[in-house]
Amino acid sequence: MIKVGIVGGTGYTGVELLRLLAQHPEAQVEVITSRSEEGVAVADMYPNLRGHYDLCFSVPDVAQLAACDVVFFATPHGVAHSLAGEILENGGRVIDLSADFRIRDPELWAQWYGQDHGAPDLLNEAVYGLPEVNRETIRSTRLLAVPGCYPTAVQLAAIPLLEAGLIRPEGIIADCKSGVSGAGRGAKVGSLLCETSESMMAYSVAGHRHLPEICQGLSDAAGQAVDLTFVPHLTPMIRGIHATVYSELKSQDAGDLQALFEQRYANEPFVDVMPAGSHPATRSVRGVNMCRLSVHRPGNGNRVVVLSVIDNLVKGASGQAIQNMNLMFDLEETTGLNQVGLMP
Ligand SMILES: NC(=O)C1=CN([C@@H]2O[C@H](COP(=O)(O)OP(=O)(O)OC[C@H]3O[C@@H](n4cnc5c(N)ncnc54)[C@H](OP(=O)(O)O)[C@@H]3O)[C@@H](O)[C@H]2O)C=CC1
Ligand SMILES: CC(=O)N[C@@H](CCC(=O)OP(=O)(O)O)C(=O)O
Repeated sequence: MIKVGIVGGTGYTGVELLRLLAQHPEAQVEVITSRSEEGVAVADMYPNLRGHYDLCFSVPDVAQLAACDVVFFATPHGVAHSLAGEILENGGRVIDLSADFRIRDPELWAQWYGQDHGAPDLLNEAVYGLPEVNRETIRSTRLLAVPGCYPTAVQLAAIPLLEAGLIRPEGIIADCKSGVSGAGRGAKVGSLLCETSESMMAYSVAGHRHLPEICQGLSDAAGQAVDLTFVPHLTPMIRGIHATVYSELKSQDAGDLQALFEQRYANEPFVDVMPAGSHPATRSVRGVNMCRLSVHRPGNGNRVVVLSVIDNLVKGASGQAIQNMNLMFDLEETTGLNQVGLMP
């Protein structure tokens, strides 16, 4: 059994880790932290976990965490910077759901996150955990950065086209919608029912912190700098990301894009390329570690439109984190992640 510690167990990604790990046959949660809920039983706070956990929240203690085989950080940015080093020094492995180790350039990170990078010396060994791109390096790392939710949906949509060199690297547009759980569990006026229901709004159009992360991944796939316009929207749903990614073909002679996507993801257990003409719905991925995609070539055929849906808390966070854990511990990649989506 893999002994698991979770820092930040009361947030939405933390409780999603608990839900998924409750049915993982090779992992056992030993430590779960919260500073504000110290001593409270996990199952009292989250009744969906009754009968699955006999654990209480405790304040983060490095010695306790370092005794685990792997520690997940489901915390705001900056927390893993301060604790990951000590856990690694004590022989543990770290899977960080925050953005602390996603961006390779510490100065770029500081520019977008408004604070100095707290652990630049660890960046060399951090691996970006998008298994569809980095599977082999993920297997051997001890410090894993789980991609962000928007970055997962957008990169999986655009990477096949960029790798094949079929689209222009400039002028790519990612028009994205997120459910409100993406904003976390902390109380904020903008997350209130009266603010979010029966309404939809764009935000951070001038620049969202996921922009440099997405550009880093897309530029790697293209082998050259990519220019992206990324516009996120808040939508009246709880879970889900819907990304519509527009790009321009270099030539009308682009071949069969449906076949390109099907071949690129043929061996990927968590990417489902839907039949030509499909429109994937966020509902179809609720609660599951899956990205559903469809590729379209509307109008005069110069433009490609890729639709991509994920559950922000699963393939966009905790499910992808467990997928990475499976790879890091030489388990079957799909272990504990075979849930079927909810309908309706
Ligand atoms: N929500 C989403 O859809 C996604 C979120 N993420 C990322 O995952 C991380 C967690 O997100 P989410 O679950 O939404 O966040 P929440 O705000 O819902 O939860 C944050 C958790 O971190 C703990 N925490 C806060 N500050 C500290 C600290 N200084 N030291 C230790 N623990 C702390 C909190 O507990 P306490 O204060 O009691 O200790 C709480 O359990 C974030 O970095 C987020 O960006 C990534 C992808 C998707
Ligand atoms: C709806 C909403 O507020 N979404 C968050 C993104 C989700 C998140 O927490 O970001 P990471 O994936 O980087 O961890 C935002 O726009 O900041």
